[in-house]
Amino acid sequence: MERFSATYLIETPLDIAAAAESLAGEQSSGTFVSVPGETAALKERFAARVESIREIEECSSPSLPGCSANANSYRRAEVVVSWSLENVGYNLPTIVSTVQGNLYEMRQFSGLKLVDLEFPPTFSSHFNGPNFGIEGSRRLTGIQDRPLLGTIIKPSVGMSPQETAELVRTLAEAGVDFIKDDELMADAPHSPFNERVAEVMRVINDHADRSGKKIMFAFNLSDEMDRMLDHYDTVISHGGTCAMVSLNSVGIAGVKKICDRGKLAIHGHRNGWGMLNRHPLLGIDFKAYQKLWRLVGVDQIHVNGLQNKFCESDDSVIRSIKACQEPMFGGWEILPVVSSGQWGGQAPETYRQTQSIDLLYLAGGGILAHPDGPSEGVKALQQAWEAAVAGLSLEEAIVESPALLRSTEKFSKHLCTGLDQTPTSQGALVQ
Ligand SMILES: O=C(O)[C@H](O)COP(=O)(O)O
Ligand SMILES: [Mg+2]
Repeated sequence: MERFSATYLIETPLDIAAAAESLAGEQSSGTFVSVPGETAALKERFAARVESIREIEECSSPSLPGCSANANSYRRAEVVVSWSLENVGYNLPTIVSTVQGNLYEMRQFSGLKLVDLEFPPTFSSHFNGPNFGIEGSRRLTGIQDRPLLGTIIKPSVGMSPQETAELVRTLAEAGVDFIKDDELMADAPHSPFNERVAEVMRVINDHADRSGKKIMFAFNLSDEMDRMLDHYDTVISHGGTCAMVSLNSVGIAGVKKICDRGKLAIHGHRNGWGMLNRHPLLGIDFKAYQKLWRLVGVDQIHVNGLQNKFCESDDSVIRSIKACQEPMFGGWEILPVVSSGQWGGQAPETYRQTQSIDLLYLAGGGILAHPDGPSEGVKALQQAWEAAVAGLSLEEAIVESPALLRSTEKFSKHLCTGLDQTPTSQGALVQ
C-alpha cells in the first residue's frame, strides 16, 4: 500500500528517537498504554513509521510551555514520519488530523512544526489540483508577459455596493488587472453579496465591452456552505471569473466543495496565518501548507510580500513564492499572491530575488492612498514592474516614473524594513 509522509522540526528534552516513536504511535495505532487489540500484525500494517531522524542542535530552554520534563537541555531534530494510505484513504480532513492533529499537544515536545508533506502519485489522479492555477489565471485576465497587477477594495468595510462599483470604475479606467474584496467583507448588511456582485459586474462587463479587457474580481464567498454555493452561482450568472475564500475560516472540506465546481478561479486568502506560523517551533511551514491547498484545488494563494506590513521576513516570503511555483505531481502550479503593504517599491527586489513574473501582485493602500489618486497608484505599480523586469533598481526606476516617485515619498516611511536583521536564535532556524 502507498504511503504519505510528513517532515517535522521537533524539540524535546527526551531521547529523540523515543520522542519520535511516541509521535508515530499517538498518530496511528497507539495511545499512552498498549491496548489488547494492538497486535503485531495490526501494527505492521497500520502503525506510523519513523523513517529518518536528523539531529540539528541543542538549546538550554524550551521553546514552548507544557513540556513534561524540567531539563537542562533540549534537542532539535528533523524527523520524517510515514503512514500507510490504508489508514485514511483519500480523506483530506483526516489526513490533516493525522499529520497535524493531537501531536501538537504531546508533553514529549517543547517545540513541533510540520515543515513538509509528501503524497504518493495516486493523489494526482484522485484530486483535481488547481483548475486554473497560473496558466488559467493568465488566460482569464488576458495578461501573459508580466505579473498580474491588482488591488483590494478599501476601506475594507463600510462602502455600499454602489460606492464599491464606482471605485471599480476608476480602477478599471486606470488599467488594473485584478481587484478583490477584503477578507473582512463578504455578505454584510451594508453591502449584500448579490447586490455588490450585480453593481460591480455591470461596471466590469461594460468596461470589457468597450476595451476588450475583462478585469478579474475575486468576490469573497466565505460563509456557511449553502450560502457559499448560492453566491458562487451569483458570480457565474453575472459573468464573473473568480471568487475568494478565507482558507482557514472556511476549512478544507468547505473550500474543496467550492473548488470542485471548477468554473471560477479560486483566490485563497490565508488570514489567520500568523496563528499557524508566527512561532518558529510551532504550527506549519508554508511549504507544507500550500501543498494541502493545492490538493484542495485552490488556484491563487497569499504569501505576504517583501517589506510587508506584518512580521514575516523577506527570506520567508521568497521561499513561499518559490514553493508555489514548484510543480507538484509534475504540474499543479498555484499562483502566489504577493500582498501586504505593497506599493510597487518592492517590485525590483521581488523580481531580483525570484526572477519570476508568475505573480499576482496586489497593493491595497499602496494604490488607493497614492497622493495623486488611485489612477496614479495603478500607474506607479505598472511602471515599477516594467522597471523591475528591465533590471532597474528602485532608485533608477523613480527617475523614469514620477508616479512611482510620489509613491516612494509617501509609502516608504510607513514600512519597517529592519525585521530581517533581528531574528531570534530560534527564528534563524526556520524563518
Ligand atoms: O487582503 C489583503 O491582502 C490586505 O488587505 C492587503 O492590504 P494592503 O495592500 O493595504 O496592505
Ligand atoms: Mg485584507
